[in-house]
Amino acid sequence: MAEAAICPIDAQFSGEISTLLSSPPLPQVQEYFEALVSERQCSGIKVIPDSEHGKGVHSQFDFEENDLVLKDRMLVGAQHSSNKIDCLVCSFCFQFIGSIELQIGRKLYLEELGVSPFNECGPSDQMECSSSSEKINLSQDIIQSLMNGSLQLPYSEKFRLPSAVPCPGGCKEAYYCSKSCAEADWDSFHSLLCIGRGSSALNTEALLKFVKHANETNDIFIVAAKVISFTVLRYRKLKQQGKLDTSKSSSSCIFPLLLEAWKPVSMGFKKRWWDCIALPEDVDSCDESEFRMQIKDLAFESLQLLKEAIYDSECAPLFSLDIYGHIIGMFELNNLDLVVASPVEDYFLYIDDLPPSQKKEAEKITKSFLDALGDDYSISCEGTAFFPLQSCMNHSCIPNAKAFKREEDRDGQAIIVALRPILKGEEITISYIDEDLTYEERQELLADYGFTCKCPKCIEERP
Ligand SMILES: C[S@@+](CC[C@H](N)C(=O)[O-])C[C@H]1O[C@@H](n2cnc3c(N)ncnc32)[C@H](O)[C@@H]1O
Repeated sequence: MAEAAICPIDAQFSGEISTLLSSPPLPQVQEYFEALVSERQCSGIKVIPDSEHGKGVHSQFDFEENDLVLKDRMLVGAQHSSNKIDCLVCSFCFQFIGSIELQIGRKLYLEELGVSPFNECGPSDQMECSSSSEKINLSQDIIQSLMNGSLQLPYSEKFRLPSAVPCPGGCKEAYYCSKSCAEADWDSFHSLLCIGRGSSALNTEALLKFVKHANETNDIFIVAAKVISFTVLRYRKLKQQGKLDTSKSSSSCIFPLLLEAWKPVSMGFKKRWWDCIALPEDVDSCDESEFRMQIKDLAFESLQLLKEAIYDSECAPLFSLDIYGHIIGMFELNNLDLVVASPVEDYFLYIDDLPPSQKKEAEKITKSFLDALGDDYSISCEGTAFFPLQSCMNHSCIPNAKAFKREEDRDGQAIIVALRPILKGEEITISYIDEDLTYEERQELLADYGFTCKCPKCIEERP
């Protein structure tokens, strides 16, 4: 436990770290969110700072019930490691890729191999995975023919998916729906976190150790690493564009550039992870401080592995425990899930809805696959993401909006719809918790977010 107390970067760069963690000036916040709202083309909302709840989202015109209030692109996100066995999605926009056959074949193949999340296979290296398998239901040949495209399932052409584009760095871990997503991910995050030949990481062996540690402990570290990679890469781009003031000494001209690169992350509400993480039910309150120290040690352990893999001395403050803890805390407090529904579920529902004679014919082929998949046939893509606009929404136990994916929302964007008519100027709120719980249960859950709810429902139900 003594380890976490000693993080030399925290001591050496304490001034820079506190600047990075302080709230950006109000005009900068306003300018940033105005630009974001215009980029997202969601002119119906405005982010307004208020003294009571910090920032909040307010309506700019009247919304009807079920109206789309906001469609928000993530700043950074990742699929859960354990979910990677179930679905193959674009590593940048998170839509499903390949084909219905590949999605089904890959899942059955990996399940049969008993592959753990720490040892995944993409579409093209499946043949190279050593097979120790015992068959469960279907023969290897049938599963292989699904994956290599020689077996086409009936009606699957109605559910076409984009072909899987491999990572340009050659890692066989990340796949994309298009060349443009591959390039965008490479430029924004992946070039520094890729374990392939083209990686610009310092040490890909260390990177593998970092990922293994995250998979075995908490995959929130992977999203935190993406935030750091995003900032380092932005810093390098700004430097390349010549935005360095060469008339100043090197450290004083580097830091403003790092601050600029960090700007999108600086806008997120955050606290240190070990201070804001909810106490698990099986931890006694008298052991709370011990638990929080263990969480801090775990973050420290992960950070050391990441540092070995991608450290950049010009961005040193980013590799402090304080910054790492705040980045993870940002995900903890914003609680923003990444969910994309599976087209495999749609496919089997389509087969089930066919007229009886066509259904009988199709099921001669599809039934064995559905049986082999079992209850897991409809697993969605799931992960964690930070959505900059959605994360400005405050909570209410009687919210006027909610996060809701519609039929057409098949990628990693966040969708907020109105639950009832919202008048121009009203604050738009969502519920962070199950609002049907009792007053006491709600307050207990909201305490993890660091506030006591004073919405009209809580005021009315307060004992
Ligand atoms: C996801 S952020 C919401 C945006 C935040 N207000 C900001 O300034 O960025 C969650 C945090 O906002 C504050 N918050 C949200 N809803 C609140 C409410 N109903 N009452 C008081 N504080 C609230 C809490 O500090 C909470 O941890």
